[in-house]
Amino acid sequence: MVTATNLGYPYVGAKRELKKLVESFWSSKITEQELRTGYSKIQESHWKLQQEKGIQHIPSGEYTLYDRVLDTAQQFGAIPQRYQHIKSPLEQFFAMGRGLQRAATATTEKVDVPAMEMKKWFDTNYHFIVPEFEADQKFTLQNPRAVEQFKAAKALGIQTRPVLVGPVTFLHLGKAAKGTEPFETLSLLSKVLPLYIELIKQLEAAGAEWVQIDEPVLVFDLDAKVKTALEEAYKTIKAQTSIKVLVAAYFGRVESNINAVINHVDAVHLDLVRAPEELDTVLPLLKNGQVLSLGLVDGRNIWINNLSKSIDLAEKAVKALGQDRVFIAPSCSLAHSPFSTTFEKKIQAKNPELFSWLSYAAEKCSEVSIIAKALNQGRDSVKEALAANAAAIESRRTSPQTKNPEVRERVAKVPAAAWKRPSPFSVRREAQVKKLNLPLFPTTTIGSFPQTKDIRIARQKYAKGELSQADYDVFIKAEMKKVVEFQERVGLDVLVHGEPERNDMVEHFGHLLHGYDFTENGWVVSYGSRCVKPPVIFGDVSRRQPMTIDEIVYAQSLTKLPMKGMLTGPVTMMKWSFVRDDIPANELCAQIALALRDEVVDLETAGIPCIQVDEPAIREGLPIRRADWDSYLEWSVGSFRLSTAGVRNETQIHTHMCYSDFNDIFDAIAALDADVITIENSKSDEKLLKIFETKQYTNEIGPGLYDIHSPRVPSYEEMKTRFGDMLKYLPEQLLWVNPDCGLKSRGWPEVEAALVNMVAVAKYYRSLKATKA
Ligand code: MET
Ligand SMILES: [Zn+2]
Repeated sequence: MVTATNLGYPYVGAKRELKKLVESFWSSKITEQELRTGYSKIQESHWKLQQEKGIQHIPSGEYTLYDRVLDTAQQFGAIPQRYQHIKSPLEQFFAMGRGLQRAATATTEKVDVPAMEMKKWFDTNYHFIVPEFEADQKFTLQNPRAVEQFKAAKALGIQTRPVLVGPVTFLHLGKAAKGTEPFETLSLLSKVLPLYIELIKQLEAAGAEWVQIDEPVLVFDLDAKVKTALEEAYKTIKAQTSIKVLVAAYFGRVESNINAVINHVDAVHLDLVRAPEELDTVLPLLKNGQVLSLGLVDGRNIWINNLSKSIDLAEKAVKALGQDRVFIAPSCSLAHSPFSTTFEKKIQAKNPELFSWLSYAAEKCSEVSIIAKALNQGRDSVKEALAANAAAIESRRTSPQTKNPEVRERVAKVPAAAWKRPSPFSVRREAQVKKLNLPLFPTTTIGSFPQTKDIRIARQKYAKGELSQADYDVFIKAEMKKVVEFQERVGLDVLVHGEPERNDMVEHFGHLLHGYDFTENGWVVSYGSRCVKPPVIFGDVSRRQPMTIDEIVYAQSLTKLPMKGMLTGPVTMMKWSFVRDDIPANELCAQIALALRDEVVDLETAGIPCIQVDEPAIREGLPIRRADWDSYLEWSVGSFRLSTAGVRNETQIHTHMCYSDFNDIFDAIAALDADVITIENSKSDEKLLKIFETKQYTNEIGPGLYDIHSPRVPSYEEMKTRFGDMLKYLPEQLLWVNPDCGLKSRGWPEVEAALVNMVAVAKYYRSLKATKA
């Protein structure tokens, strides 16, 4: 029998129940016991749901109250020293995840610890907590979640497949404890393995037949050390346990990494959505009853599966291995997709066609079981489901909603010259200097100003229809006026309108473009209890109408100083959305770029001298495998240029990125050919500036002078020193003075204090030059 399996479920719940539960606990509205009961209920209902959907291997143990890598660290006793004094395990767990500040009480001491570091989980938008290890780390096994959750499910009569974060992924993603010398974390493998084995034995004793061990590191470019570690880990587990081990790779290609584990496990899971070609390469490697788990249903997206195609692919596996040696599965854990389309009533009513193309986690489980059933009992046994699926696939393929012939033609016929500004930077610079007449070390901000409660309330009222368009416009204008006056008072040189009309830099533009829609409950976890609801790009993208002209022109009318138009770049518009998978990414990106290009040109025509196109997501979009970088960078950088190259020499194009480690993509960033780039720098001067010792950046640049992510006001002296450092690395004519990101999450008093100091720093350095001259 072909088995219908799942690798993980969206633990946060259909309507973010777990988030609400956890946050109620944080704010002391419920007790730890209530939290645990609520959590169990959520798991229970999700297990039952998967059972109803026909999943035979239901995962357990992958649920978490904050992050499952953090769970893994805590259960193995990898607790950094600074948290060890917190006695309650749950309090300690949350303290590591999100920090803890608590005054002393009669019975407890004062606690003030920051959170551990967070990093992106492979190429998803999820952030995990980076484990910390000491070189002489001692591991202990404490209340393993997998055993607890397996038993809980069993008590309900549900046989689950426990899931563990694999030992090599766990160690490889970790780092040396804060304040200790870096060391090879994989060297701890022999210490942690015995505890993995103990844990697996506990699972065996509890009645588990299979264990799923997630080793997504298998899709990285791995050096020999890591491969050896993988080999050692799975050899040892095989030798010392009798449970059946499924090792799961996902998010990309395993390539030759598979050789490290293939001989030591009972089953491997492959991501055949990302790497369908690997079915052919891995099939011949399997022997002695080994099982192949086929990741056929995309766990990273929201689109229906092409069932007949998947069945074709699975048939190939069944032919080679026989039914008993094939599992059907989503490509990765479904924790990265939203819960169920049942809760998308609005789209269902408004756009039933689009609704018929959507598939969230619950529906993906059904897709998995339909595929399995088709293989076990023949396609006829699922005739109706297949017919409905084929109809939906066909409607998606042919729907006028997804295709705009004009857009297609325009993308196909972009003239070569449109990908590049007409003149080189040196020529443009001369024209811009003349036009803008800026002082040395010009000051500016990244775009947004504090999004106060008033602004949020007004926007909500407007969205609900409680505030008329006219009243809302008046409100937004007043906000812009406040921001412009403020900037003039503080003495900034290039002003912004403050973005009061934008709730989110991607969603705002999504509403103004064709091809986008918005869900009610398409939530996915970003980190901890924080969830995001990405817009959906389902069709060809084009502008509905000019998107920002009214606001920016109004803001410019209030001042003689140059106003900076503010747009979100094509790559970021894609990366922070659920993206259609029926046309290539580069084509979609070019569509968005062309829509933005029209806006950029309209801003110029309307007299706006500077235009910023933000691309904070270019770096996070980098493919996992280095071999794929070049082609990605080519089209992403190309799209940025396409969006900005339609303007005259004297129009100054800015871009902004919120990270400082751009060393490995320095050339691509230079190739954006923005006239000015503002970039995060505040957390690590060294890291960013060092590169300028060896590489030359020829355009203008504003490394963030202070960190906006904290309410702390940077002093004049501190920024003066920092700017002095920048001057050592970068030519003075190219340097700008600015914060490191938008100010929307800050309060007005701290923004004012910080910017006053920042402007004073710019003035101080200008005065030095004046004296010299
Ligand atoms: C995440 S980057 C943010 C850029 C945007 N212009 C802002 O200031 O908010
Ligand atoms: Zn930023």
